[in-house]
Amino acid sequence: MAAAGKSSAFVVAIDGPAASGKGTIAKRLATDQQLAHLDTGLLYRGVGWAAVSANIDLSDEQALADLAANLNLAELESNKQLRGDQAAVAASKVSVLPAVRAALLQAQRRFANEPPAGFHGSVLDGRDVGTVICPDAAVKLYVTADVEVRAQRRLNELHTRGASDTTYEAVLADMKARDARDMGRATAPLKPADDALILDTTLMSIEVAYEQAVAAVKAAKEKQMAVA
Ligand SMILES: Nc1ncnc2c1ncn2[C@@H]1O[C@H](COP(=O)(O)OP(=O)(O)O)[C@@H](O)[C@H]1O
Ligand SMILES: Nc1ccn([C@@H]2O[C@H](COP(=O)(O)OP(=O)(O)O)[C@@H](O)[C@H]2O)c(=O)n1
Repeated sequence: MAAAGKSSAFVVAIDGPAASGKGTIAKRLATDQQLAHLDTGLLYRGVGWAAVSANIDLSDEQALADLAANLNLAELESNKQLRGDQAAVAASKVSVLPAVRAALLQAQRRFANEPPAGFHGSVLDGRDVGTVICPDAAVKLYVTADVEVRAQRRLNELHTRGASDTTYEAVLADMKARDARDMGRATAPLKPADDALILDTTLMSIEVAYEQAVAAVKAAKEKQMAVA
């Protein structure tokens, strides 16, 4: 595997299972701390969705790696189809394949270590940011919550977005299957980095979770300034 490489950018890595709250925390940190944000899940959703659209078998590793290598990152944000559960399930299937992960690795690292002009650092959220993509990140958070609570959050989100044809039971089953695939795969499984701060949001409001994330960021910045 390619080396992570040192950089002077201030990197925040946020990992965790679906609907734990990692994206919400990442977006708010990006705005409040002037960090560039990358939702790494969107890359895997992009590959999964492109594969389903082109009728590519979700186990055809070479074809999927080619899709990943040629992904148009600029188009991902605006593609509403990627936010749905079909794209999430396809993403979790293609993300098991080592060649797909390898094809997306450098773009994520480059974004983290060389954030776009105007940003002094970056925040990335996903499944393997603190463990594989940015093992030297200044801050590592692992956001989690009980699967039943996460399924209800995702159902509410889907309803808000107008996808009313799904049920709590269906979302819960998909999420359990996705958790099992993400945690059980051989390459870059979902797990907390040894030095990650764990935020269990099962009974924690998003405000309290965010305050804890900000406190971790401030502590890391003070530590860096003390060393400099
Ligand atoms: N601590 C929390 N308490 C209640 N709802 C939350 C909490 N964190 C996130 N949510 C809600 O759950 C949904 C999923 O959150 P999101 O940040 O997108 O999760 P993830 O990025 O981990 O998939 C959103 O609608 C969000 O507002
Ligand atoms: N760094 C990442 C990010 C996502 N993924 C995969 O992509 C799927 C979708 O990720 P996501 O972050 O968009 O999903 P949610 O947490 O928003 O539901 C996950 O279930 C993982 O299988 C991954 O393997 N590695």
